[in-house]
Amino acid sequence: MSSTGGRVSGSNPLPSKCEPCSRSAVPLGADEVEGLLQALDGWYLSPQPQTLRSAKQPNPDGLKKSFKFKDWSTAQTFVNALGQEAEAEGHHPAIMVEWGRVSVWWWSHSIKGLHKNDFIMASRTDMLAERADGYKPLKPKTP
Ligand SMILES: C[C@H](O)[C@H](O)[C@H]1CNC2=NC(N)=NC(=O)C2=N1
Repeated sequence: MSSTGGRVSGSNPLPSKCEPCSRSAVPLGADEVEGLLQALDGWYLSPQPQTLRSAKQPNPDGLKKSFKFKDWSTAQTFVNALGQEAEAEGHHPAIMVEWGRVSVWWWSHSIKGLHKNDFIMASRTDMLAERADGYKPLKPKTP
């Protein structure tokens, strides 16, 4: 991708590409997670969907965001684009598709927690959505 990753604005702490993540990497701590969440728009920590939870493994919260689309077909096209980007990086989200809505969770299975790569991919997910046909961004809240 030619973009720089993260928000389009000036002080973006997120690089555009994932870093190598070994199984021995340590999940980000709560303070680091809070800091990186500030760099993202509309993403929040959320439990994994029930169907993905394992009785044998810890189930860390993921980074979650839902994206609205004008219909099923545009939602599906966005999911395909996201899937290709994920496969190219070797880092894969959980995705739920509904009519007009796609929900995305990022976390790092290998370290059973959150890694900087999850934040990088969350930011790239936003960029893909912004260019996707039929995407309906939420209107900014007015105070
Ligand atoms: C072997 C392969 O690269 C790993 O299993 C990758 C695949 N995709 C992945 N995706 C995510 N989100 N977390 C991982 O730990 C992960 N591991």
